[in-house]
Amino acid sequence: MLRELLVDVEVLSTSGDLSVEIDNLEFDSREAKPGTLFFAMRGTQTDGHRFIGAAVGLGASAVVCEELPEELCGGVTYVRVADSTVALGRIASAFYGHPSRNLKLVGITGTNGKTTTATLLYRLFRRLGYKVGLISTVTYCIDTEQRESTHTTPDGIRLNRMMAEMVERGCEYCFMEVSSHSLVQHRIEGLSFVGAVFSNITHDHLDYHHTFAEYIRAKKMLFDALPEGTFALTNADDRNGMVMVQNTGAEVKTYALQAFADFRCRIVEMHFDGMLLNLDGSEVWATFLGRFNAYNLTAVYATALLLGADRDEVLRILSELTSVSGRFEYVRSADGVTAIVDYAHTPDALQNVLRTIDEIRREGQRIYVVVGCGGNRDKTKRPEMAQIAVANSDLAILTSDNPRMEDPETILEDMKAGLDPSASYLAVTNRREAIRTAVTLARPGDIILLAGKGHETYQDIAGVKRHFDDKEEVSNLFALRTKK
Ligand SMILES: CC(=O)N[C@H]1[C@@H](OP(=O)(O)OP(=O)(O)OC[C@H]2O[C@@H](n3ccc(=O)[nH]c3=O)[C@H](O)[C@@H]2O)O[C@H](CO)[C@@H](O)[C@@H]1O[C@H](C)C(=O)N[C@@H](C)C(=O)N[C@H](CCC(=O)O)C(=O)O
Ligand SMILES: Nc1ncnc2c1ncn2[C@@H]1O[C@H](COP(=O)(O)OP(=O)(O)OP(=O)(O)O)[C@@H](O)[C@H]1O
Ligand SMILES: N[C@H](CCC[C@H](N)C(=O)O)C(=O)O
Ligand SMILES: [Mg+2]
Repeated sequence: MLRELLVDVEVLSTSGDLSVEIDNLEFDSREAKPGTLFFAMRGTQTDGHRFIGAAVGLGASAVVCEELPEELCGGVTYVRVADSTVALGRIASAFYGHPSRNLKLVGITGTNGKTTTATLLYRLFRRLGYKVGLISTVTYCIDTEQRESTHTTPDGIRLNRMMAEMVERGCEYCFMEVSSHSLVQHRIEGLSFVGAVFSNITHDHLDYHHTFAEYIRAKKMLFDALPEGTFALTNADDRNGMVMVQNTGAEVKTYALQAFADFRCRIVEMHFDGMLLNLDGSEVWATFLGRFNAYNLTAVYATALLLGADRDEVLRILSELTSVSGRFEYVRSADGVTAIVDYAHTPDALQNVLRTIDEIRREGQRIYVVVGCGGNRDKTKRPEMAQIAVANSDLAILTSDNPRMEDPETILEDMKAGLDPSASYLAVTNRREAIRTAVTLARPGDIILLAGKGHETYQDIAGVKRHFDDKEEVSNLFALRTKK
């Protein structure tokens, strides 16, 4: 009954029968039907309040809104609230029986490293013998069942629905990425976390958040909302690591490679096939590469210990974990060219990955990088990423990522604006051709970084998503290479 769903919601006014039965929640009017509670949400493209009539027309039984429509429809219940997005999170949580309270839910936020950290935690806890849920950019997992991921952090209705399924299937833990968009849009409102993790914050999404200060404020919302009895694990080496946790009610814990911290890591050695880490005095071989992955692994280790896992077991399993889809994944040609497929789509990530490749390459091995920038996303990343690509490789091939609704040539022009007139690089708009160019130029021993699309299996051009997979593209070209 609607009244029971409103217990945690600040209701400003109501009209109609609050004892109406609700068996479906929707924020898209097109999905409404009898028994639906429709949420009118103010979005970035339009205002859901314009579609209240449409939802009611399709039979919606009740409406949550910030402003009542001029004409109320008899037989429909209207609930006015200050913020529909906040109400949605709380109502969805109540509708699905507060599933997050029955899970040990950990949120992971930061510009880079969320998917890697969340996925490794999911795998680690499964190896420790638990049933686990995962909500990530790459996939959603309800124990072993995988669902297609559409958002890094989906809306409150789907989040609670999936968490209810996790509880039903006996999951004890859930690790989820918390994007800055989801924080501002209150997608995680009403969820109960046992802890949260901060990876780092660097340049991204300024199209949406406008300023870096606003972007920091968005990420910080996750920690501000944590109550006493939970943990807030932060990266003490990040310039904003302590800012994140300065107003939290949670117990603050830190991890670092440089600063003094509760959980400490040092890279002892790094090779092409892995690195030797020292985690709080214990040496652990990891199959991952790069300083950035040492941070991710330390965050995983620290989170596991904060959740009460056995340290020896955690260290043993850490050494057996392997790379996450599209994150520093290797493809090798029979004649000795290495391609690395990586999701680096921010300046910081690209810089880190190229530096790591530079550290592990042997003399004479050349680095080619194929990189583009997404359309309808932060434009200010473009010149920075082109500059980093050119400065840290032997040859940068600038290309398209997901142009979405933008002209690919305009995106390329924005990238080139970051380059010195004397810079040498290639620009090949078609990504398939760009990859082909790199593979044609590479000699045995050389390394090709395919950056930006990682696990993605599509390319979005003019709003149409066509199958495209960097790993598949390069594997096919490598196969032809060996036939020559
Ligand atoms: C910019 C953004 O974040 N948009 C999200 C937002 O939609 P919106 O605000 O644009 O919605 P809108 O189109 O203005 O519509 C407003 C309301 O009217 C409703 N409507 C609209 C039309 C109609 O006929 N009837 C109707 O009821 C809509 O359902 C909506 O409730 O709310 C929707 C529901 O939750 C999201 O699906 C949508 O994500 C879009 C697709 C998206 O691309 N989001 C990306 C940027 C995103 O969220 N990314 C982050 C990760 C970023 C990272 O890498 O860190 C993520 O968490 O995935
Ligand atoms: N801790 C880290 N610090 C900096 N860069 C990282 C870190 N971890 C991963 N990266 C780089 O960022 C890319 C994306 O990593 P990952 O998918 O784990 O991040 P994410 O935060 O989930 O990104 P998104 O916001 O797009 O979901 C990787 O492919 C790698 O290049
Ligand atoms: N979640 C990120 C992914 C970017 C990946 C890159 N391939 C692109 O399309 O820009 C975003 O939506 O900004
Ligand atoms: Mg992610």
